[in-house]
Amino acid sequence: MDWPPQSVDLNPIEPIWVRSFTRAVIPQYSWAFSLNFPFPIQKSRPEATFCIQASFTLLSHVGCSNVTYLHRQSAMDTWYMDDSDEDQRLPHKLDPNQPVPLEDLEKIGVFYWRLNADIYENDPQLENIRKDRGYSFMDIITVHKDKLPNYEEKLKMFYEEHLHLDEEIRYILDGSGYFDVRNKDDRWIRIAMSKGDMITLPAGIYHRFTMDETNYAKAMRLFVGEPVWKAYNRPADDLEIRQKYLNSLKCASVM
Ligand SMILES: CSCCC(=O)/C(O)=C/O
Ligand SMILES: [Fe+2]
Ligand code: NI
Repeated sequence: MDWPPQSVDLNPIEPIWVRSFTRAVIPQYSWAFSLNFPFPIQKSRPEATFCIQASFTLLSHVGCSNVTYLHRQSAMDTWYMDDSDEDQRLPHKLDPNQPVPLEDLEKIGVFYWRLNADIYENDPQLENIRKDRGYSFMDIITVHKDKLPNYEEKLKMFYEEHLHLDEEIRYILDGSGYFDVRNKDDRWIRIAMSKGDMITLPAGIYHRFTMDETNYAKAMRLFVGEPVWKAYNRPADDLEIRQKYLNSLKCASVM
């Protein structure tokens, strides 16, 4: 089967059928189908065609594998941020705290794994993820004032709200930090990342990164093919990738 498929004939498709078919024939995609196609696909819902295409686009960015998804866990700490201008390195939780479930992050295309960072140099689980999702490039960045050239300047860049034309994949090998992502309603969600946390942010999502109060993070950066680090600061709404990303979200809202 081509991935993503070029066309999908909606007429005979019912959701139960879609799920049974994918479980039987392409089981590695059934989880994704369950997530993305819980709504009845009917002839009377023309938006479904568009949604299916958008979902395939999103899924082809995030990848799908029964091997890698087996290792997803819901341990990551995430919450809606307050609006205060205090030090960005503080947690910025609301009072009372409003945690964000992992499923809500998945709905905006953010995916997470928990790995054993002590064995990252020879970790079969990491190898599976890399092979499965085509992460051919890998390097390591240490974000610390004594290790990273132009440290202050880089921190400013990381914290400027931006998007990329490709997926951003980071695996924290040591230390910790916060990734902030915008949800569908443009609210900031803060994702606390520490040793062993791996995350992918979809192309086109507005996000930023900041150190936390430990001021130290060592991270693996992964990429499909030659890395492109270029960041497009907000506003970047005219970029095609932004529109594609927004379309993939609209899909979730008609489900
Ligand atoms: C811990 S990795 C540093 C942050 C980064 O690389 C990035 O691209 C943020 O958007
Ligand atoms: Fe980035
Ligand atoms: Ni980024």
